[in-house]
Amino acid sequence: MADELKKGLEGVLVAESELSFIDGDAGQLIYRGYSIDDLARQASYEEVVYLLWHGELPEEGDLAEFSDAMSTERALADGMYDLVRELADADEEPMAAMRTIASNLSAYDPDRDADPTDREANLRKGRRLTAKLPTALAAFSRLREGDEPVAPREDLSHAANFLYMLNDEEPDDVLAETFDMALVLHADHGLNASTFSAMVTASTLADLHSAITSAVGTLSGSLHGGANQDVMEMLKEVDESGKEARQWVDDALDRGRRVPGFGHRVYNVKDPRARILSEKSKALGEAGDMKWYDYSVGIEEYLGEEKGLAPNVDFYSASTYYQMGIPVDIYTPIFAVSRVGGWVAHVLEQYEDNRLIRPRARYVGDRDLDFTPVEER
Ligand SMILES: CC(=O)SCCNC(=O)CCNC(=O)[C@H](O)C(C)(C)COP(=O)(O)OP(=O)(O)OC[C@H]1O[C@@H](n2cnc3c(N)ncnc32)[C@H](O)[C@@H]1OP(=O)(O)O
Ligand SMILES: O=C([O-])CC(=O)C(=O)O
Repeated sequence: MADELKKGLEGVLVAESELSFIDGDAGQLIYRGYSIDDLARQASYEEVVYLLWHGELPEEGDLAEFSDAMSTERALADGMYDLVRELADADEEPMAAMRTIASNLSAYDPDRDADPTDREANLRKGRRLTAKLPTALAAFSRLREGDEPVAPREDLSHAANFLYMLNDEEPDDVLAETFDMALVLHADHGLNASTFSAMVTASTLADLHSAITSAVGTLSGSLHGGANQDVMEMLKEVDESGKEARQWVDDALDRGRRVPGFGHRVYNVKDPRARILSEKSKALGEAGDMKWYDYSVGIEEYLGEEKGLAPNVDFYSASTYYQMGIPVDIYTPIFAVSRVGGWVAHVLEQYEDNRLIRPRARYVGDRDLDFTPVEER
């Protein structure tokens, strides 16, 4: 048993967690006991972050206090703006910029010298990271386009303020609610790869900023959060090809392509988050142009019938964000802006019951080779 190899750690239990539960056969996701459907439709992102960090839904006063405390942390230090400007001038890839930003926020954090496992200090650090990452992302995105950053507003919700900082325009209710729902849907998801990397980092008793920086790097890959950008690029390819979506995806599979936004390590059916996001994508299409939703449905139907593959969260977030006018290459950074809430919650759990995470590999290399000095090789 001890020598059984589980490539990709599939199905391996490595921790106990009270944060999120996924039933991959039923297509069910819950955060701390509450179904994702209820949370997505009725709770704000701030409420969900409170739930994840504190273990229960906030009462009205608690929520107001928590939201206020987070909104007062939105502004960035001048040094952070300089860094963001430098990254934009260097045309840094957005997720690489996010990784650098997450790391650098530590330099300005008043709790940076606290014991790494100090829960109260970590809640404050987590609040600052969650509040400031959207500000930095919006500034980065604008600076790349030659526009100046827009200062955060404390009177707007987390979701509405991000769209305001991105576009220099207050979003309407539909946009703000859609974005808030997307943030709720992306906030946590068990021991996904980026969360696990945050836990591995925390398990060495490295600090929260190190754990979050690891997580951002891990989220960026195309098998994980990076897939949402790939989905939109695929939908644009479909559009430009002039082919039916079904035909396009059939040809792509023939060429050996993996279809971004499909398949999942845990779900054997449609991801419940994709179900909710597809409704949003459709509603935005009905108010504008249905083609992005229609291409998506065509691909979903084809892959379901021919390959038994179902969409994951990244599939319908792409057409939703596109129809909201969000630049395609910040879709994955937006995932990080939401998931930071979940990463912080898992790191807090890890510190509370820590043991160094250190699996092992089966050695399949050579043994007992004779060493030859370099000049004789
Ligand atoms: C937020 C998130 O991270 S959600 C996931 C986002 N990532 C993506 O959407 C990228 C596309 N999807 C994938 O690459 C995979 O489904 C993953 C990485 C998500 C899951 O990977 P795993 O659990 O390791 O499954 P694995 O890669 O072994 O795939 C199992 C089988 O399904 C096939 N398959 C899985 N996903 C896809 C896909 N998107 N397109 C085509 N075939 C696929 C594989 O080719 C494989 O078939 P085989 O056994 O005949 O070789
Ligand atoms: O759980 C996973 O492996 C990937 C995922 O859907 C997420 O992180 O939201």
